[in-house]
Amino acid sequence: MPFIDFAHQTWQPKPVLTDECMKSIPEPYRSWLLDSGSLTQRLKSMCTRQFRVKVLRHEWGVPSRSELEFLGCRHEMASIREVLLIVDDHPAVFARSVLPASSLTGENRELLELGERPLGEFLFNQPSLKRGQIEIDELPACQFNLHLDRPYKEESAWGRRSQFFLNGKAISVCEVFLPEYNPELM
Ligand SMILES: C=C(O[C@@H]1C=C(C(=O)O)C=C[C@H]1O)C(=O)O
Repeated sequence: MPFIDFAHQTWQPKPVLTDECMKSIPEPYRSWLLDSGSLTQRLKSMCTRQFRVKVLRHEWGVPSRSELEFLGCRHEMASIREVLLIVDDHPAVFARSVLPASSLTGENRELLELGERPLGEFLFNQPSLKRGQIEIDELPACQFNLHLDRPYKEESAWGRRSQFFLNGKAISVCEVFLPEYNPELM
């Protein structure tokens, strides 16, 4: 069972990344999923025409139990943001970010006003930003079909879930590379 099953909101914690786990991730995804920098910046560097964020939803909701555990939060509401990162008209990444209410204080409240501005452009300009735990897994790509023009069938997608700490407050960012987009071949 992958750690991400958006259709059923069942998220399974993954073991801490071991060398063996990392070796099992196929290239080119390994290099991208283990990159500690901004995914937005790296995707933009691959663009020949346009990079854009398609916001699918950004609203208050109840995170899954696994998300709350990953964030070290008790039961609380969060601002949940789901987007597609579109590279030269290709949906490249599905991302789901969970911003717990208790983390949205002070300057962090700017996260509520992102609109189509990439989350990474805000995060990686914050001096206080720290990365925490990361989980990586392979999961069925078909669970993203409702957001896409072309349906995936049996294809799998590689994704990661990252903890970020902004002014000491935790948020989680889950990013899944959609099989249609191979960052090294586009
Ligand atoms: C965290 C980053 O922000 C990216 C942009 C996102 C958004 O706009 O919602 C979500 C996940 C990321 O792929 C990043 O660029 O590394």
